Amino acid sequence: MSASGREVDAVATPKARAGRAAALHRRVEAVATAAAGILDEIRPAPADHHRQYELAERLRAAAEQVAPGWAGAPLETLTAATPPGDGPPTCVRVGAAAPLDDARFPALVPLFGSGHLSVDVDAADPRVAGLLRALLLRLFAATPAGALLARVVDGGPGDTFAGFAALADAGLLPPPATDLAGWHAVLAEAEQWVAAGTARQRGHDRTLLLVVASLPDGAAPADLERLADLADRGPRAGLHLVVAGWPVGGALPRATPLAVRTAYALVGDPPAAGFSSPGTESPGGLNSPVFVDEDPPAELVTEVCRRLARQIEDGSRLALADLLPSDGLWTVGSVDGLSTTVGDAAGRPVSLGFTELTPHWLVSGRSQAGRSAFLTDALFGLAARYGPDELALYLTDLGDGESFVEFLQTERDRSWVPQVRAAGMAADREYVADLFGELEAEVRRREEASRRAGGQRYAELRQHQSLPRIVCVIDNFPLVLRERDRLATDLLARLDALARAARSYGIHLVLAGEGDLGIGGPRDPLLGQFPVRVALPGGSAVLEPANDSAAGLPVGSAVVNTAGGLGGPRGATRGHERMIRFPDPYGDPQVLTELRRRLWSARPEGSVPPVVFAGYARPLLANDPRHRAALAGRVHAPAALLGRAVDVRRSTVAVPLGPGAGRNLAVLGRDEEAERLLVTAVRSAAAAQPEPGRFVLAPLANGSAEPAGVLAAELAGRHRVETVDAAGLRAAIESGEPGYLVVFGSDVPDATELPPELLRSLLLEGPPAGRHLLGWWRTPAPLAGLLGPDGAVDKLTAVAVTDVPGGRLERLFDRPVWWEPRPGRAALWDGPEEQGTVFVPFGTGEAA
Ligand SMILES: Nc1ncnc2c1ncn2[C@@H]1O[C@H](COP(=O)(O)OP(=O)(O)OP(=O)(O)O)[C@@H](O)[C@H]1O
Repeated sequence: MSASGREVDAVATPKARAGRAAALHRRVEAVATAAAGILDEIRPAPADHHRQYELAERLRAAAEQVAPGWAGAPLETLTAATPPGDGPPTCVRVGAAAPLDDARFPALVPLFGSGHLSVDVDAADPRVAGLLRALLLRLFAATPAGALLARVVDGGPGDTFAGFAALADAGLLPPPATDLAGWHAVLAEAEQWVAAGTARQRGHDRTLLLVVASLPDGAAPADLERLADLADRGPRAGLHLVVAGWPVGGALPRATPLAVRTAYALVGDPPAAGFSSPGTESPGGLNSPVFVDEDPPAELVTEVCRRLARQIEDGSRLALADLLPSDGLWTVGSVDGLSTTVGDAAGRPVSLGFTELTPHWLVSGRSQAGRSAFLTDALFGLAARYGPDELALYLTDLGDGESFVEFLQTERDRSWVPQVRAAGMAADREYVADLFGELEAEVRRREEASRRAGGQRYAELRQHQSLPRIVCVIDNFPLVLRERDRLATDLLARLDALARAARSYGIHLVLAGEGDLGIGGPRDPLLGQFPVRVALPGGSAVLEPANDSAAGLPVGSAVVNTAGGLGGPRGATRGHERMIRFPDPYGDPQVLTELRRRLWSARPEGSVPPVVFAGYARPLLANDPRHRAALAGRVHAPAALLGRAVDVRRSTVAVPLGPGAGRNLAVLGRDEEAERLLVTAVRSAAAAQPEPGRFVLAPLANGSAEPAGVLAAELAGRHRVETVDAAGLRAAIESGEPGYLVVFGSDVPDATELPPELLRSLLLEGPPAGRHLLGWWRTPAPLAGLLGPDGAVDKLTAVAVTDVPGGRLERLFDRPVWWEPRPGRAALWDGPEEQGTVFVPFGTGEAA
């Protein structure tokens, strides 16, 4: 059977259990009748031993039928792996009846569904203590986890059932009542149980077992009357008693009495049917000494209890559905804030949200601590409550790999969560910079709207404008600050300003990652902008140093603190802090898929899918919207397309090749990427050229003849293409004829023989006359020499750089330049702006 199948079994549905209870009743009656019939045959004791053996054998076989496994098998044959039955056992074994020394059969007493057991000696007698432990073990082990609850009264030392401690955590067997107050509490609880009526009336079908190992000092006769009354009314309501030390005032109603003698015990008549046949004059009871079960092995008790506790825990594991609203999708407004259930604390749902007072969250946990799980729960909770008019989501993760895929379109499933505007996976820091730019712009728009409306606050603005709250999640945020360089410093300063300004305009940030997320020491005012802290396992660093409430958390739990991580007295109830459990949303992928589809189906008309940036992927020229438009003849301004920016909108990075001065492209880099960039630039410029044009290809660098040849063949269908050497290039430049001059290796010795003035004037004056230079340089010096020391680069050409670091570009640009080369990325400087645009160059490949 599958693991999940077992779980279902362990915590069965109420209907299934009710069915079992009915079956239990029927079986009890049948068993009592059958047992009475068989026992009739051994009373009076037949003289002949042979018949005794035969009867013992028949009784053994009958016992196997009515009390199989845990209910009736000898303890030494049972292991922790012995499976439970399908409900509380109707009969349970108390020991072995031995009419002859070597003719034995299990001594069973009826219990669940019919009656109780009373023992005349209490658990101070070690044999009784052992018997009670054996009984409790059998009953719990025989019953599916959760279907049996027990309460224990142990007025002696109170440790009779110490070995069953694991059941306490699972809520199946609380610590014993050892004094008068505890005893009265147990009586009251049992009375309540009975008062609530039958299982059906109670709305659940669990069975309560009350075990009295010994009465506490001071137990009054009135208490015993209450117990007798419970015994009388209990079975109908699913309450059963095992009472040791019940000699008092006659029989316990509906109980099978067990009398302990020196060497053995005697089992009296069960309540519904006696062992003796009607009309006989026997003293009643089982006419055979019974050797009561001995103490079960401690390890067996521990293992069984742990198994039950585990099953209870599994059975009570939360599911994503528990966090979702029960009254349908998108029923609440976000004017005053956002709120969702993020988990449960002691069985109660815990909400967390975003308001002006609790605007931003920090979520910390070590790797594999369930950070994505927690965020996924919270985001789906929000997306189920607030529609796209109320909530917009930006999801970013700087860590490697795919993230947030549950929210996004995939190749197989084109649905998406309609609140998600954009997602960045394996995102670069530049993506975060651009994201901040988008949010800053939105804050400015909202500030402006507020000003225009006479200083209205966000909630007032919402009365006449659609201004959804925005939640922006950045996972693995510490990677933004890993290098403490200019970009990091800049981003941190912008974060500070953004966090302050955004809170009043319904824009909220969730920063997640490991450790303290790197955003400052305890007294850093920036931290004050993040009053909500969620500490997952290993995430204590987002709490105050003295707050150790997240120490030792297991996966699937978190400390949620809304007071900036502030602790409080140990053990005290902290209103601002809760320890929660949250579900594993990946536990049932089907549920996520269905939820996404439901949200997607409810999307407003005209919704567009989120814009997704995946840092590990290569965009393709053939898929680029601008290139496609050019191929379709819808673009009439030629431009060289290089790739897609590392930004939220996935802008196409293009160098316009119009008639303005300096509309040329210099690609700089030693790697193949640089050469490919030149080829892509030419290919896309050719596609955007409305009329047939002239392309002069000069493959001067070693190895460039081949890519130039491929390019020439490709362009030849539509354009005039010439492939030339250095002399041919010079001639082409001097001819003054319009067209694109494409130079592979503009810094090879051949090319450097070209007079610099010739190239310079081409760069400067060519574009207005329809002549553009698209060249590839491998080192910066020759290019810097050509462009001159006076910072004129902006007037002469756009520059795309691959593997040359910023430090080596200063001479070229005549100003400090920040660029850290990395695989699969390039940067473009086009115009006087200091910062280049980081982009992912187009890859080579087929269109999707
Ligand atoms: N509530 C939960 N109960 C049990 N298991 C969980 C729970 N939440 C997550 N898990 C499991 O823990 C593992 C880690 O979860 P998750 O991917 O969310 O961690 P993470 O912290 O985001 O990891 P990383 O950032 O290192 O990728 C997964 O296998 C997930 O199924």
